[in-house]
Amino acid sequence: MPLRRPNTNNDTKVEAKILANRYEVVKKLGSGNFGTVFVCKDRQNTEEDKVVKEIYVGDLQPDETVDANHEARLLSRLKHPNIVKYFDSFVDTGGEYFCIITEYCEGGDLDVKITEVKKKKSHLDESTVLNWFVQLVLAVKYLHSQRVLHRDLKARNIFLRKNKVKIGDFGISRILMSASDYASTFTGTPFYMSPEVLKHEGYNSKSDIWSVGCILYEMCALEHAFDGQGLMAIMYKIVEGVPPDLPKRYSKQLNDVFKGIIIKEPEKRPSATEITQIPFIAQHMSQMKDILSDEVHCKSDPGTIDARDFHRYVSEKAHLREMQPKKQPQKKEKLLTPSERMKLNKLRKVEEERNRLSQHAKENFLENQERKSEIRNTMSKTIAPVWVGGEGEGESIKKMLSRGSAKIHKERQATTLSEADLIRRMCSQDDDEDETDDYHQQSYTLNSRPNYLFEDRPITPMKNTMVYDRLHSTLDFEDGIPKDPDLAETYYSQYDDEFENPESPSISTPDDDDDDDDEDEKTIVNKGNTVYEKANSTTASDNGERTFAGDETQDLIGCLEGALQSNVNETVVNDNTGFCGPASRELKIQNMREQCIKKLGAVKFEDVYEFIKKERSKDKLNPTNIAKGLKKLVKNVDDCFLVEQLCFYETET
Ligand SMILES: Nc1ncnc2c1ncn2[C@@H]1O[C@H](COP(=O)(O)OP(=O)(O)OP(=O)(O)O)[C@@H](O)[C@H]1O
Repeated sequence: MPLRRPNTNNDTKVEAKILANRYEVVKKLGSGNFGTVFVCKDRQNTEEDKVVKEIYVGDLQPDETVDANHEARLLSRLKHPNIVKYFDSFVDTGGEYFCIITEYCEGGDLDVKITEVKKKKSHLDESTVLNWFVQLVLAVKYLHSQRVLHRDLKARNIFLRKNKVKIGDFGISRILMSASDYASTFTGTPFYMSPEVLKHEGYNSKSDIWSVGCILYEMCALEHAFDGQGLMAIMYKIVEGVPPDLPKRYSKQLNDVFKGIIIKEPEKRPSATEITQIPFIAQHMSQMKDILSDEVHCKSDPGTIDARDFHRYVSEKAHLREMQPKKQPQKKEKLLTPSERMKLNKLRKVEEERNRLSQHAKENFLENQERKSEIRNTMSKTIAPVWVGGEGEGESIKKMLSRGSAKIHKERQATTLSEADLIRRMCSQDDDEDETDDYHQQSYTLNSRPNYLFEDRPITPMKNTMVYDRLHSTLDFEDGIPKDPDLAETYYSQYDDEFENPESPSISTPDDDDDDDDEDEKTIVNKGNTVYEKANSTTASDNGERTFAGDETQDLIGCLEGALQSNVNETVVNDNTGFCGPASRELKIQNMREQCIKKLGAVKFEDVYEFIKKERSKDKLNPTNIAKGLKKLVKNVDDCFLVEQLCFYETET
């Protein structure tokens, strides 16, 4: 089913044309393996430009685009501030192109951004890396909670829009080819492919997480985590090599996060939810949330207009651990006008308040850590031998913890203000009630943490710690309502049911969108792409995910809040289809051979296969020799990728 390769000339000018009587094509953005992308104006909504991706389908039968259409409809229901919005898809009137209309990300893709930074011999600072990384993880967490696998996460598929990061390109193009055609026409490099994928052990949500780790490394080092001369060398590094460290300019904590993700065994790799629970990441998320809330607050309250510059400064420069006050270009204070002096005083007050809260949060965090490590010490002395058996002192501690956890979970459903008491109770290990059943219903996630990253995780989420702290340090009320705006918001949230605020983003599941499409929710699409068994039973509150469709900053705050509060881990999503499936080894080898022959022709395949086999049998693998040798045999060395994979698979499994 050959697809015509798009024209790759770089001219951005385009012939004026209107698609679907609605989308006016204005500028070409570029071409990829499967199609060409243009900016377009939407005649029905002229406010924001959109993007159209045209994929040539001229050689396909009309019914062969049905799956793509179906997939497009399912993907259009994914709504998350960190996922490129999907608006529309159709086959153009000439029947030549399948067109997908999405949001336009004016910041371009992450690959281009990284290349620019590298060219300038600059780097991305840690706070930027963390901001983008958190957004990426939130998007992946959401996808996995919706039982969607991306399968092609790479810097080129991550876009920047209004300083937010968005995952795009869900590979509809790939559906238009069968999974096997995709495998044989794969021309990319395996930079982001996980060891299990290279070993053909199947793709699951943890494979997406591996790619997220590779992207984190790339944002820091401005190069691929696993690189080398030739595909074979890269594959070896991925499967057998020791992952590199992040450059020294980044903190040890960030390096630990990277190392904790880039674990070869998928079952030991954390899920997206678990990444958001790493204390270092949770702390950053909590600060991101506060900064974004400040931004929103400043925008919506004209009374705070004087402090706006300060807030903007903080949001741009805020580092994870320290928020620095703005260094004003100083006029001597006595030369200031009265209004300038007033502004300065206001800024100072805001800054003092910030420092005070930040100090409190830190102290509370440390205190919490101490308590936590005390409990852990007791646990490590007593639980280990009996944790599984379920008897003795270990069991009682286990129950005690689970009761605390279950209580938090239950009572969290009550008012947010009473969380302070919950946290206190949790910490004081109140253990007079017997709630064994709760223990069984509520798995205690700490027990299943895969690695050292979680050693320091506080029992209570950061947000709660801070709320507790603030409640007890800034109890300043007016008419019974806390003066602190954030606390006031928490106070009001108790009455959400009574005073439904039409402005606030509604919590909905994708299913809410249109009821008459219920069937789609149950559909299993297994064309080697992304969507599997839509989780129609998983509601927003079940998995702590919200699906918003409003202001993006508000939405992001909602997602951060949801992730900070949620302790529900998503189950691993498996993709047992396509060429990564769990078929027998022999069948896989046979399939791969057939695909290689399809790609290279029988004679050339034999030459390439024999050459690679010979090189691999040598004592020391020399990737340069392999690359040179292959160049003599084929025009495009990348065409040999699958043969290299085949040889690798035959000997390594
Ligand atoms: N929504 C978007 N907003 C802004 N630019 C986009 C958007 N979608 C794609 N682009 C840009 O259009 C160009 C072509 O994208 P396309 O997805 O077709 O190819 P690619 O990602 O380079 O390769 P691949 O075929 O592997 O997906 C790229 O430069 C990409 O950054």
